[in-house]
Amino acid sequence: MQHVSREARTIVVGTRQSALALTQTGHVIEALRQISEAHGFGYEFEIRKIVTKGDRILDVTLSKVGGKGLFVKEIEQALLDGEIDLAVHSMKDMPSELPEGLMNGAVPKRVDPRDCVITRGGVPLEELPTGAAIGTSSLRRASQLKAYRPDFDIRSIRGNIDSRIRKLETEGLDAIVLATAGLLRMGWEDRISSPVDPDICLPAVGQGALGIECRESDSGVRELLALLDDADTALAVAAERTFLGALNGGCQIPIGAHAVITGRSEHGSELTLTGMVGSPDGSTILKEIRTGTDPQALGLEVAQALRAQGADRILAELGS
Ligand SMILES: NCc1[nH]cc(CCC(=O)O)c1CC(=O)O
Repeated sequence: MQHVSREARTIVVGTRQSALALTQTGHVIEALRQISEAHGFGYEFEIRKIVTKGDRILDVTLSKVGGKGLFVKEIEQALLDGEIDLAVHSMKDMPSELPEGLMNGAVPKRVDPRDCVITRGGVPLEELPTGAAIGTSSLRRASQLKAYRPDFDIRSIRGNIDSRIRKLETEGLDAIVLATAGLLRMGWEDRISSPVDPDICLPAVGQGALGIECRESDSGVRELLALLDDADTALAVAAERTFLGALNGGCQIPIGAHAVITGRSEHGSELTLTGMVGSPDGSTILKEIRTGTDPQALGLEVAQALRAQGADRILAELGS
């Protein structure tokens, strides 16, 4: 163990005030506290809650208010202004381009990236009755679930995880679909009826991963964050995010991607990336799978392959 004396300082951690954001920020601070102690950084941590536009507009489907960056803009401004020193984001809510002067300082190890269903009475997805009402506000989930079961009646629901779970009862739904990761982090995994196979519903880019944003100029925080970075997750997420960026995708289009490490060689880790673009009604689902060692090249290659298959038409129809 290496003990280096550093300037003791209190690191201010910005977070949204949703239960999920507070919980995952708490987990990250706990991990950073341990690293700080083990390496003799002598850092203290303090939480600052920030209300974002996405938190204020809860009654409109996100895709209609221009979802991109809706949950991060105010937080990034606070970072740039020096009001906070780092911010924990769900990777899938992070825009693919960060503002000048900010960077992603760490990508901690990813948890389960899959979607899951919570069904009334716990029935498995494949046993849901004809015409079952499924709650989700994600175009990606809606598109893929319609492709899987055209009879499903997709209903838009929004809100925090707990309010979406309540809507299963209060809005008479048969099932809701949400990210396994959110439930895991809240300690609510016992509510999950079953995971949804990525072959049925490819997850969102970055789902299950966190990103920790900091100032490029803050070497102290960067040094600390580097010790929390998980190289495999960072590679996978880089491939998925390059793919998303190459298709100009926000959450206004049904788009999904998932990368996994499928091998190791002297050239580094080998990644396999699956990318998907669908029409909102699920009548078209385009998918491509490629393997490679360079995450950026791989992301671009899968995006290119999807364009060649006709993804451009879907994107153009959706005005992206
Ligand atoms: N869309 C909102 C959102 N952003 C991050 C998560 C939690 C999962 C994660 O960190 O990937 C969720 C909830 C959900 O999609 O059900």
